[in-house]
Amino acid sequence: MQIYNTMTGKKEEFVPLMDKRVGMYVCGPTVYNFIHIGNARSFIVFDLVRRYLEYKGYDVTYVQNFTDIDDKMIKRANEESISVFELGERFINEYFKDADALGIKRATVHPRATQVIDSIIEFISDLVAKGYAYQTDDGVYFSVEKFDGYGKLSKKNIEDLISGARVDVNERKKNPLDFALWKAAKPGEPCWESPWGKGRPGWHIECSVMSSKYLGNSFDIHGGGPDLVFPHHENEIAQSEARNGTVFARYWMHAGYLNINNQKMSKSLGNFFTVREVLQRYDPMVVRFFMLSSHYRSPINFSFELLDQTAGGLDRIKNALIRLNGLKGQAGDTSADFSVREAVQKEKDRFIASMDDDFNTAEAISNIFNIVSIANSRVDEGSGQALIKFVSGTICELLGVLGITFNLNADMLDEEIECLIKERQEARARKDFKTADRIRDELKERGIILEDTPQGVRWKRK
Ligand SMILES: Nc1ncnc2c1ncn2[C@@H]1O[C@H](COP(=O)(O)OP(=O)(O)OP(=O)(O)O)[C@@H](O)[C@H]1O
Ligand SMILES: [Zn+2]
Repeated sequence: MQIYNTMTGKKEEFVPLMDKRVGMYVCGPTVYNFIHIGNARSFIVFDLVRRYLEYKGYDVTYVQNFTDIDDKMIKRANEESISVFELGERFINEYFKDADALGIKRATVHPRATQVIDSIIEFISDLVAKGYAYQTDDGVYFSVEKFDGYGKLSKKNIEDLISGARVDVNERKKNPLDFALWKAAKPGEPCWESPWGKGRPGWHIECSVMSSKYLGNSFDIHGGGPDLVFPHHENEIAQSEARNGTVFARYWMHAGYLNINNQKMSKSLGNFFTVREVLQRYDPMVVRFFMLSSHYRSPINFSFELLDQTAGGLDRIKNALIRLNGLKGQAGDTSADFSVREAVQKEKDRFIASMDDDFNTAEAISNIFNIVSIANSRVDEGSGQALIKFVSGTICELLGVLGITFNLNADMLDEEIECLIKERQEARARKDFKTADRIRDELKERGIILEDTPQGVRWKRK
């Protein structure tokens, strides 16, 4: 299996440190707000990597942190007149609601920065003792020049970085590239006691500490969003390798950007949609399927039109499964069954080959659609029961690898229908006819006919 390693800039054969076990760390959200769908992309991507490794039989220890103390957290907590701890608790819960809906499995451990302060202090003390860090009156800094190989992940040249660096007037560091490991407390800020006085940890150190705490000093895969390569991951490497004297993460994986109008979706630009608002209009599985329809390293240009198209594609798969589940079939094998089974098996093998090639989900999804086409054209009441089961089982298995699941119960509950009708009425009221039509079509496909009458909308089953 090949994985593209940002460190080497090429695809490499994946060989974990321990046979059949994988240690994986992914940088998690700063919990001061709802996540937007750009943030969700990288969580979905790494959830996919984890699921596929598990499908291949690896026992994956997956660690994803919550950054629950930093400037943004403090600012937002002050604005809301609550403590950073309350704020963190609230948005960790909100994160889980979104992530669960999107089929992102819970990590083996979700450590929080504020829960590992003792380990952070110990780690920084080791760096100070080894001469890699120094104390000033505003905290403790990592001395970038002391670490050979700074810039090796981002391929940045240290001299260029120094000449381009800007120093905040409040910082007392020796070199403009040095970064804070510990920040001395300012009045009114949450803080902890430490050998360097009251303060709080810097952002980068959290991930070095939490990864080694749960995965050891050297582990297999480190993942994160595209903008984390520099400086965050570069700094994690410097801290960890300086302290531990061993290779930190062996494979570095970075997801691509989710753009909107060809510009990065981001909170500061204000061009974002939260997961919560998108899920009011779309099935979470449509959002997940959309994210996986492109290669994880390619940029995605988000639009609601593309989500609509994705919804149509997913419906095609769902309808094929509903039809297959409704077939009775023949008791024994029929003569045509063998070649159909062979064609489906070939697509399944291709799916696995696509996924083995640096998680090429775009290709893997086309393999699923090929199986759907085979099912639609070559599996019917004349097919053997075993074949019907094999075809629908294969589609479900491969969708499961991507974390896509559906409720195939064709009989919708009355409440579910009423709820969708209400959603359609709301869409019409705000003149969003596309959504209104999509809901009507979705209901129609599931056997529900809508009638607009002067008294309101009536519905009946076909
Ligand atoms: N448009 C995007 N596409 C893919 N990943 C993203 C995108 N925006 C943010 N991320 C990832 O989400 C995580 C959290 O990012 P962050 O909180 O900085 O979001 P942001 O919207 O970029 O915020 P800001 O604009 O305030 O920097 C990071 O790992 C980042 O790489
Ligand atoms: Zn990190």
